[in-house]
Amino acid sequence: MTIIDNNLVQTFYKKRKPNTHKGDFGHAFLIVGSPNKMGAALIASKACLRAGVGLLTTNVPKEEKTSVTNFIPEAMLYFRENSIDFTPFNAVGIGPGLEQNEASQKIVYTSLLKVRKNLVLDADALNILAQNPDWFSQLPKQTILTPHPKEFDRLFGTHTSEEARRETAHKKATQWNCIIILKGHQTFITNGIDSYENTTGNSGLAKGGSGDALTGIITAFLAQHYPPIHAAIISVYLHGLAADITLSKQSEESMLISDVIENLGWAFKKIAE
Ligand SMILES: NC(=O)C1=CN([C@@H]2O[C@H](COP(=O)(O)OP(=O)(O)OC[C@H]3O[C@@H](n4cnc5c(N)ncnc54)[C@H](OP(=O)(O)O)[C@@H]3O)[C@@H](O)[C@H]2O)[C@@H](O)CC1
Ligand SMILES: Nc1ncnc2c1ncn2[C@@H]1O[C@H](COP(=O)(O)OP(=O)(O)O)[C@@H](O)[C@H]1O
Ligand SMILES: [Mg+2]
Repeated sequence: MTIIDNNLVQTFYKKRKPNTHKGDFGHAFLIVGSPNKMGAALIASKACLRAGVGLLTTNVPKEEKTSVTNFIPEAMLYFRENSIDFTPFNAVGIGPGLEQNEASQKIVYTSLLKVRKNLVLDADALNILAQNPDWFSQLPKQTILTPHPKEFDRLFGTHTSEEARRETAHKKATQWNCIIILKGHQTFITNGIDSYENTTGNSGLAKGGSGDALTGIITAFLAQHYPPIHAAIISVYLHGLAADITLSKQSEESMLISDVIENLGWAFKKIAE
């Protein structure tokens, strides 16, 4: 097991060069949000942009467009009703706040077939996968799954300890050629060959929306052409580090994921030192 710390992340972090343009940093696509869960869409989108992506398009229900344009003018929109052409996108993140209705099921299945690389599945996309276990064989290689323990058990059966979940994660990552990020205190990451344990983060992250932000961050790093395992490691590390930095002005109780997203900049500065 490898510990995720500053030294590890610095071995592959790519500092932005001066002579670059937005095309160098990729185009991310997030399929997120539903009428009652637009917060998840906004959090994931904001975090994605703060993690350095060149362009972001957010897929939301048409009637929710003003919440995105008002809160995040940097994001472009793609309405849920339209069939999706994935060709412009370098990375796709699906699930935060999506709901599990029939339309969402169709979107997840179509994405598995059409997105051939750089895919992240979280939240309702994982719950939908859990209801359709035969879809595992359709996962694009190195798809990143980001379950918390309850989502993990929906996917792979009930476990009674974290250790048992980690063992299953290792096996399933090998079986399906995917990357599993088992979230929690000391998040565990495995690609079925190597395993990693995170050292950043605090209980201020134990609040709705923290995982939605992580999904946006991972999608941003995939779009920036990081290999999926590096995207997983650096995202989990920075997300936790930004939360630790937030403790200088907030407590674990008062911290909001919006504060953490604002502090991603300080976290980047720390790894660039
Ligand atoms: N502002 C918005 O729009 C927001 C929208 N959101 C969106 O809502 C959707 C539903 O997502 P969700 O994760 O809240 O629901 P669900 O899968 O039932 O899991 C919850 C249960 O899992 C457990 N659990 C979790 N972590 C654990 C741990 N570390 N260790 C152990 N157990 C743990 C815990 O279970 P308990 O212990 O209570 O039995 C907890 O009650 C999803 O689309 C998401 O994106 C949210 O992000 C909130 C902000
Ligand atoms: N006590 C904790 N210490 C460190 N990180 C935590 C802690 N509690 C939660 N987190 C992190 O917060 C995130 C929670 O994700 P998730 O449960 O999916 O939230 P949500 O779905 O509400 O956005 C994960 O990245 C997890 O590792
Ligand atoms: Mg979640």
